[in-house]
Parts: sequence; C-alpha cells; structure tokens
Amino acid sequence: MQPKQVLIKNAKIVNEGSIFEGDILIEGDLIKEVGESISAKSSNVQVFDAEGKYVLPGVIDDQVHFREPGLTEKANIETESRAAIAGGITSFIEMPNTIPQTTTIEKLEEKFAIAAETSYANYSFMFGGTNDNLEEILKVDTKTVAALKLFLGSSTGNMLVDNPKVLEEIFSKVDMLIAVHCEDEATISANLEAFKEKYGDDIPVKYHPEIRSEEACYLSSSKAIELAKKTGARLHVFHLSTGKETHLFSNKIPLKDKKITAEVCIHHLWFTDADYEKKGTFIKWNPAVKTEKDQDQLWKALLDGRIDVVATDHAPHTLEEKQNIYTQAPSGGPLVQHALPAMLEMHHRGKISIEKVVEKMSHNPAILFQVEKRGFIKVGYYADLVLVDLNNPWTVNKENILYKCQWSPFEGTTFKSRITHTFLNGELVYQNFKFNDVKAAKRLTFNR
Ligand SMILES: O=C1C[C@@H](C(=O)O)NC(=O)N1
Repeated sequence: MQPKQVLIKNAKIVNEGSIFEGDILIEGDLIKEVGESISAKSSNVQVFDAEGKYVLPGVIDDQVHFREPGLTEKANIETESRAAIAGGITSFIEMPNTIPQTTTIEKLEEKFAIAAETSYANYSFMFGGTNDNLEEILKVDTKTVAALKLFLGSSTGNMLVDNPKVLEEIFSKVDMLIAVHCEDEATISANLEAFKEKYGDDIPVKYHPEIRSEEACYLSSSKAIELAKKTGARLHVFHLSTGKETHLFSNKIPLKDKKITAEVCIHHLWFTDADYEKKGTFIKWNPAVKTEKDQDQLWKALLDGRIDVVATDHAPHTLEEKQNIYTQAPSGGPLVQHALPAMLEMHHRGKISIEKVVEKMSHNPAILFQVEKRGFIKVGYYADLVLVDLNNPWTVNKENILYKCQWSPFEGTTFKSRITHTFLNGELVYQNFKFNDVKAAKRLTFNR
C-alpha cells in the first residue's frame, strides 16, 4: 500500500524569513515536497485547503514545567501537552523540578516513559543539577537529553545550586548545554527581609520586582556568563527580565556558533509592573515581571539578535495556591496554550513580524538545541505544522482553557489570531478546539 499523503494547498508558508504562497505535501510523518503548486499524484491523498491561512513550523518551547511526577494536582504531561498542541507548540522541553527531581538517570527514564505513554506533543527533558550529583550528571548520554538545568536562584522545587566550587566543576566538566535560572539568592533574601520588617508576611505583590530585583538578576547572570567564559561551557540563560542583562549578550555571532545564548519569556514581553495591581499574584513569576523600560529593552534585544529564543516557562499552580498572600503564593503561571496567540497579537500591534515570531519560537530553539529535523518547513523534516487564521478573534475564558489548573493570566484577553489546526508528525491532531484521537507524539532527537 502507498504511504498516506496529506496535501496542504494554498497556504501562506512562513519559513526562514519569508512568506511564500504555496502547497506542502506530507508523506507519512515527513514533509515530502514544498512548492508553488503541487498536484495530488496518488489516490491515497487527503487534500486540505488552507486558503487564507498561514502555515508555521510548530513551536519548540524550550522551558516548560509539566509537574509530573509528584505535583500532578497542578498539571500533568497529558493535560499540558494537549494545551500546548492547541497553542501551536508541537515540541516541548520539560524541567527537572518535579517530585522526585530529575537528578538521576533512573528518574529521567521514568519521565521519558510517562511522556511516551501520555504526551500529545513531542517531548524531551532537561536533567537537573544539584550541589551533589556531578557523578550522575556525567553519566548522562548528552545525545539523548535536551540539556542540563541549573537553578542559580531558588524557585519552585528547592533545587538551588549555590556551592561555588561545585558550580565551577560542573561548568568545567559537563559537555552539554547548561541552561540556567539566574537570580542572586543573597540579594533576594536581604530584600525580602527588609520588606518583611515593614509589612510582615503580607507584602503587597507590587514589590515582587523590588525583592526579586534587577540587581539580583544581573549579578547572577553576569556571574554565570563569567564562569562560562572562563571554562568554555555552553551556556543558555533562561528568562531574561531586565534591560540591564540584555547588554551581556552578543548579536555579532551566528546562533549556531554562539557559546552563550539567551531566552525571553512571554510574560516578560507582555506584562509590566503596572499589571500587578489588577492581576496580583497571578502574574507572580521568578524572575519577576519588571518595568515597561525593562520590557522595551527586552523587545529591542529580541529583535536585534542578542536574545535568541522566546519560550513560556509554563509553570502552573492551582488557583487555590495562587490566591494566597504574596509570601505564600507560589511563582509561575500557565502559558503554553496562549504563547503563540500572544506573540501574534504583538505582531498585530506592530511589534514583531510573523517571520521573526517563527524565527524565535521555531527555528532558533531547533538550532540552539540541535533538534533533529524540526523547527523548519523543509523537505525531509517532520511535518509539525500549525495553521493560523490571523483574523479570527477569540477570548480566553474558563470554558476554553485547557490547563489542568483551569486559570490563565490571559483570562478576558481577546486574541485576533486563532490556531485552527495542528499537524504533528504528519497527523492532523487538533482542529478548532477539538482533538483527533491519534497518537503521534515522538521523543525529540538531537543532531549532536
Ligand atoms: O523558575 C521558575 C520556576 C517556576 C515553577 O513554578 O516551577 N515558576 C517560576 O516562576 N519560575
């Protein structure tokens, strides 16, 4: 029997800096042909008219927390990967601050096994570093796992790596990309104590960016960069939140040759400290959402190439947890379903082109992590494709939120753009708020 083919006709194909009107032929799980006008040559072709729609390579999100195992009251791999697919994120890289933490090969394999059973999207994981697991880190097969994650500032999961000798050893010996959460712990603690003296535990949430301050971020990021330069480690700095940090990064080197790269997240591009009054702890993140001036500089660095990728840091907590007072409400919020619509909304506002959105959310994560055959619309690549209607407004509300935690910092927001269809490895897995019952997700592989 001939392999199944899908022919997507009349699409506006967004790829590698241009928009091209044409067709995409999928055979099995791969893209077989991309051209101006492709006609169906076999009888086993499903033709799909994408007239008026944009086709983007599926987004690769390099930082998500899906909470499984151990924290499944907040989320799990199945629920959040479904939400990701509805949001045009076809591949995700998940973080190690679960319970138990992903700090041994055995725990890592357990996560891969859960994802193989339940994930709706393509998956990989980061291995977690601690103050005392260097031996285990060195056993990781670097070809099969996305990267090593180090918390250089404390956050959910108590995974702070704060022993300078251990850090230097990790940076010197580990032959794997090291992704870091940078916030200086001593600075944060001193700031917190000062605010506690004045307010007790009920500190107004608007002071979060003064506690998790610009200085805390800058000190930690610059130390990590210094260490990477000294040791030659391959460093990726997660979720920049301050303008000051953007000056630590270069746009003079092509991404594939960079030794030091940077990420910015949706919430730091969308919200500012003016939003704390309305959204309160629901926009409490680590690092904190900061000023409009910081946000302007993050945008500038994103567009000029000092920041390489846009991710979500999707980090759900239950509604109940988030309703606590400042000192007890955990940091983080769910984003995978709304990240691409939010970036396309920024496009509507004139902040960024669609081509750049694709570069920062699909192409660059693939290049940066050396993801094999994904992130581009190219012959021989996996057919992870997202169809977008740029003029089909919808409002985020409780009825259409797919996260297990059932809330979103975007509730009440109307997005002009709608993700109408998601193809994963050649299969149409999602259309118009409905999932098709096909299992198509694969483990990510890497060209290393
Ligand atoms: O780095 C992180 C961790 C995350 C979480 O809750 O896991 N929440 C955050 O706000 N930042």
